[in-house]
Amino acid sequence: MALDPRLMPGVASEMRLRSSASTPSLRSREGSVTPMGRMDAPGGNVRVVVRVRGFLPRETARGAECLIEMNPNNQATTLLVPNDSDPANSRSKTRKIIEEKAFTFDNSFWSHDKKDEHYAHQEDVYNCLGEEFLDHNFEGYHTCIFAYGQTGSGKSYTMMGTPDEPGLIPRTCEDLFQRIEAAHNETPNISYNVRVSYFEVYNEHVRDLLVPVNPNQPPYYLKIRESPTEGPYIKDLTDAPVKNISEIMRHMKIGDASRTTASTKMNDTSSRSHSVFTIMLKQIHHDMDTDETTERMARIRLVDLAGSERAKATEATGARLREGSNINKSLTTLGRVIAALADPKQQRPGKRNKDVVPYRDSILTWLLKDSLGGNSKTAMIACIAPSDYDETLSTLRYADQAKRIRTRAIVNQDHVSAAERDAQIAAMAEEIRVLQLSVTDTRRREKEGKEQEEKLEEYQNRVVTMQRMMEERSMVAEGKIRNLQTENDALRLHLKLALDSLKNPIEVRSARSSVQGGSRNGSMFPDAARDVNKENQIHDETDDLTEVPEDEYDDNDEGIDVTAHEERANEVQGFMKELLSDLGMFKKKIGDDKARFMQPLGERVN
Ligand SMILES: Nc1ncnc2c1ncn2[C@@H]1O[C@H](COP(=O)(O)OP(=O)(O)OP(=O)(O)O)[C@@H](O)[C@H]1O
Repeated sequence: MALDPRLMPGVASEMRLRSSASTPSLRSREGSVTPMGRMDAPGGNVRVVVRVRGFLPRETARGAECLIEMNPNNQATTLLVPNDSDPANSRSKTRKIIEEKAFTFDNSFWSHDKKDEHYAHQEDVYNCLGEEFLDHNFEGYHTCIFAYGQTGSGKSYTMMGTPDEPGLIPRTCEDLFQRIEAAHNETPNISYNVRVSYFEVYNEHVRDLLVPVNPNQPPYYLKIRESPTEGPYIKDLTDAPVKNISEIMRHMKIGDASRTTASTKMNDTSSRSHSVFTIMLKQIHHDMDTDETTERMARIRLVDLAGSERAKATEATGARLREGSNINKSLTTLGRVIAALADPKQQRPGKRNKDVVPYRDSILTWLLKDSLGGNSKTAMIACIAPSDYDETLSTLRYADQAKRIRTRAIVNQDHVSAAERDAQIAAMAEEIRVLQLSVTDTRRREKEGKEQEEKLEEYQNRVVTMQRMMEERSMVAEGKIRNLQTENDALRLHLKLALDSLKNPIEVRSARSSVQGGSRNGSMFPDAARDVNKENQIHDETDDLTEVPEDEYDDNDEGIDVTAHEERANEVQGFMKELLSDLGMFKKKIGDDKARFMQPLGERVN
């Protein structure tokens, strides 16, 4: 069956070729592409075009002059030296050398003066660039078109445009579905699958523009992941299937309305973020004669970068200033990536030091890695304002450098025979079965896990209660121990005193002998005898341990009855020994209790 060469060119001739792509993915990848894919797709340079816009009312008001000249024959763009009258260019006057600069690009779009016969309308830009890139997509190439330039230079106008003057994005969508519809009539054995996503990078965060914003909730940012085969990608980004032009336009409008914009001095509706609109086009051709399937996959990336800006010119403060600084930071990284990729050393085959390209230094360059230096046909639209020497020179230099970047675009295509397809389907079915089993298993374990969790919680609560009880009990026990120790100390002291008094008894003399032997201590010390009596009296009253019976005193004895006292002392000592041994046992018991109460809770529970 004949195919429209614009739709799947080369399909018929490539039918005999086989892909080395591994199952289950049907897509060709770097290193596993068909030989024809390589032959069809030699590396190409980044296509660079420049577009100058007309004067804005504020520029007309200040009497700005146009500093741009474009030659429609050789596509040269010249930046002229400004005159002294325009205050916007006063800064450039401080430069040492200010001179005319000429650059040549793939296209120079003159959109400055509508009356000019060479004026480039939105349609012209699309016809010259967008249409050709869409051709590449149908051939199976990934493409990327990004608009770069200072704030207010016409990037959003070029990419999105206005309802009356639609830009590259709506025109690409429209053309895509027109071609698909035409193909349906011409070649019904090709089916098309189109999906769309739209995100913005704002302040180094990724936001899904196809998810409606809830004003009562903080913005939801997405995470970036990297797959070994697909490179960096955004996790959970909406990837909406679209069937016709109205569906894709609806998504485009929803996303566009969600973009972060603000009014600045340089632009009433300035994009404060980098936006990336992506269309994934999949073409599946099935040959009824050979029972072979050919799949082509193309990614169409359309990027509207936020504009570079000078804080002084925009007079931004607060949040605007922070946005501006983040915008400039990521654009500076983009500049460094472009510079690294444009470096001739980078192009050398077999170059080992590939990671010198600082893709990872900003979210934007990280996500556009493949488009900037990998598997993609890429174009840069450098948008310039007509009367800003410094900013325009910077943009043109950026663009000039980008011209030297070579990408390695390949046709993303796979051929699958009936047998291979059956094998792939069987492999996928098996994979799904294994996945289902694992999901069921995970669910079961999750359920069990929940029950276990509840049990554990209950156990933990019980442990805490037990712990508290133990602590209370050990506090009580400590109090008891302290009391017993005090009692013990008192008893020891008492015992010591008692033993001392037994071992060193106080001499007691009878009144009689005192009087008879008055010469010894009596008459000369009449108070002493009185004191001794008094002391004896106290002994009688207070200390029965030292009590000495009256009959133990001998009339003839001048001192105490030592034998009786010794017996008595031995008796008391025996009693005290018993008491001490009891106390020892008691102390040991308390010690054991204390050790038990003070033991760590875990040991006690186990
Ligand atoms: N080629 C053009 N023809 C007519 N008007 C244009 C053209 N280019 C830009 N404009 C107008 O200039 C103004 C600024 O353009 P635009 O918003 O596209 O700038 P920008 O580069 O996207 O700015 P920012 O980076 O701040 O978002 C808009 O009012 C837009 O309509």
